[in-house]
Amino acid sequence: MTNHLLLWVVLLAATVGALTRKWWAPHASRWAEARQIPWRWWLLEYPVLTVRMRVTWRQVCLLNGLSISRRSTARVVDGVMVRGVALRQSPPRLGLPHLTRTGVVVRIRIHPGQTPGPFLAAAQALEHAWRVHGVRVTSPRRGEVLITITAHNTLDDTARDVAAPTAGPVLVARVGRVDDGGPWVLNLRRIPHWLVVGATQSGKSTLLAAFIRAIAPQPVALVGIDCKGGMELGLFGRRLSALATSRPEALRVLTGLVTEVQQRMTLCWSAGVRSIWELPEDRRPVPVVLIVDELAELYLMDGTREGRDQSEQCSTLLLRLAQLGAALGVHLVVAGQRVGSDMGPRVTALRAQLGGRIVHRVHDEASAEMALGDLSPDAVAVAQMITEEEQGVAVATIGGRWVRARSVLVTTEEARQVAEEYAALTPDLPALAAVTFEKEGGAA
Ligand SMILES: Nc1ncnc2c1ncn2[C@@H]1O[C@H](COP(=O)(O)OP(=O)(O)OP(=O)(O)O)[C@@H](O)[C@H]1O
Repeated sequence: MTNHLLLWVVLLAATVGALTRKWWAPHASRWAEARQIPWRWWLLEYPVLTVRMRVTWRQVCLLNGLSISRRSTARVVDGVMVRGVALRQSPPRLGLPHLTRTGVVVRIRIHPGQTPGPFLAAAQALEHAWRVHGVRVTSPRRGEVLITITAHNTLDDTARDVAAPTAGPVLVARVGRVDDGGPWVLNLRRIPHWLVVGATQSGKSTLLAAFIRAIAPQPVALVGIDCKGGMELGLFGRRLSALATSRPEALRVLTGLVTEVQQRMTLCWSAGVRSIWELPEDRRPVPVVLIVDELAELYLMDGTREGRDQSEQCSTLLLRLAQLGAALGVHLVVAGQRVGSDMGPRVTALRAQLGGRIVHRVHDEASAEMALGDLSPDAVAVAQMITEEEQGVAVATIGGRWVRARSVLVTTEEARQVAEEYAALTPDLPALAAVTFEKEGGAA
């Protein structure tokens, strides 16, 4: 009898559990995340911040034009419409701040007629009023503004993220950490091509190294173009299927890759599919990632006719790869100090094809505007605030929003180790057979 009762209780509990799973699953994951929150933060700093937010909210809204008057502020005086400032203004309702590992997230329901624009502009005022490291304003849902607060600078040290790379999902690479403490992941399956911009010594090559380090254990062909003599990508020589260290070599690599793309197109066409990912695994060609360190070297005009021809050919081939490559498993990660129309023909067309954007410290607004202006205009100002001390820190676009992130610092020794350890995984690309001799040199 007791056994039967026990069985019924267990069955009832399992049924109730299954039926209410939709309710408890998000809470469970929130609690799992909450366990990683340092006690000092949730016990001492969070309550203080919450009170400070409540106390200052009305005034911050008033000073930054975030409050509205519920009654009309226009009057007709002697037949003339006069508009004034209402004494009584109400700020939008501040939601309950939710704890995260590095700060809080708070939702705000904006008044009818308001847009997220003024909230974006007020981000810096909020940082000062609440005495926090960073405030990020986004609007994931209509009628709502989400304020993500980072209490302290979490990007001052990413060295402890240097764990041994593991073979995760293909074309998904963890390159560092974002400012809410989570991993910074470049997903080339979702965004096939990436543009990395930054002034000299801002951390572009380090980011490329972090990317290669993360993707090296995966079944992927890596091809490098490093016209600065192969100083950066040469360290990974043995893991690269080809490495071009000058513009004539780059031209051959690009021509080879376009041939590869054409062969893949024929393969897909004959199999009746639209992308290599629809092919059966045993017939699917290996994905290729072309990494270009310093785009400007490809476009450099040296005044000679030959130089101009090479530059034009490089730009045409790169653009072709960007246009056709995504479905055919050929991806681009292109780094440069700036990417503007003044560099040469088809540069802006290439930029439009590179959907993923990463901007390190830049010297001028124009450079940030070129890389982020068309996708995330509000991130342009944030990119310009990156200081010289913050090497490796960047603003990156991720899934329609932007984040501040920092790449893992990969040392020269580590780069060599990675190349050595995963050299056996380097696939041979027949279309690039003629340019593989450089990789021997790079590895030496
Ligand atoms: N994530 C990082 N964390 C700490 N330091 C970094 C990071 N990234 C880069 N640095 C430092 O910045 C220096 C310059 O980085 P890097 O060579 O990547 O810059 P770059 O933008 O490629 O410069 P250039 O255009 O002149 O080649 C590195 O030597 C390193 O000391």
